Amino acid sequence: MVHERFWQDRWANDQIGFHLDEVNTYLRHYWPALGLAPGSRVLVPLCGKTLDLAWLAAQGYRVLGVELAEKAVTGFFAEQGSQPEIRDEGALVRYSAGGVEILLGDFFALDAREVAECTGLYDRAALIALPPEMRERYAAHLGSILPARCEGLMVTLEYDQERLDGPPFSVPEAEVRQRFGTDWSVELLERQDVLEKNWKFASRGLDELFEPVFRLQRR
Ligand SMILES: C[S@@+](CC[C@H](N)C(=O)[O-])C[C@H]1O[C@@H](n2cnc3c(N)ncnc32)[C@H](O)[C@@H]1O
Repeated sequence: MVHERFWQDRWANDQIGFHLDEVNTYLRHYWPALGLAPGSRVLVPLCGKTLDLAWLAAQGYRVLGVELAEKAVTGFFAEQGSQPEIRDEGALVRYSAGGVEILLGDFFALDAREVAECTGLYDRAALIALPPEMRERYAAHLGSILPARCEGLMVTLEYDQERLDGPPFSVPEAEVRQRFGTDWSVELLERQDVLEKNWKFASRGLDELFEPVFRLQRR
């Protein structure tokens, strides 16, 4: 599968410019206002080895990441200095340690039973990692598996797609609203131009690079 090969190669070759060496600023800033009780389960689709998983666990949440690259999953636990318990569950392999579970495998293999207790959702650079036809599947899949009382944050990017290919793909606010607006109420929390902090994008001729942050609440 071309998509999977692409991401496996990115990880194999350490082309992981999306990975941050610190916890996401928007997560720290906006998550507490969601009012999700500690102990709630939080789904983090396409999680990579983000430190955000560890931050959420440190706030008392039960974190469920999904990621298809084994190197990302083993890398996360190694960097946390923890030894995960590993359980092969068929389509997905469960790694767990210290309040974080990561399911190794395809996000689209995740079923409603697995996320029945997830009342939190955190998507940073997951939707924008996918080409348009997969974004449609992604939104539909989230809508079909997550329970009614779920809410969370989504961090995307918006730039002139004519001047640069993805991933990360540009996903305009209108597309977020169109794809998620039926199942979720969508509130734009902020939309900063972050071009100056992203020299890779600046060096490719973009004039602006917006990073919108949305609050999503299941209807
Ligand atoms: C742009 S990265 C973002 C990672 C993470 N959210 C972060 O903020 O660092 C996208 C990640 O999604 C993973 N991925 C792509 N397609 C996937 C799929 N269908 N199922 C699970 N993981 C996937 C890739 O391997 C990659 O680690």
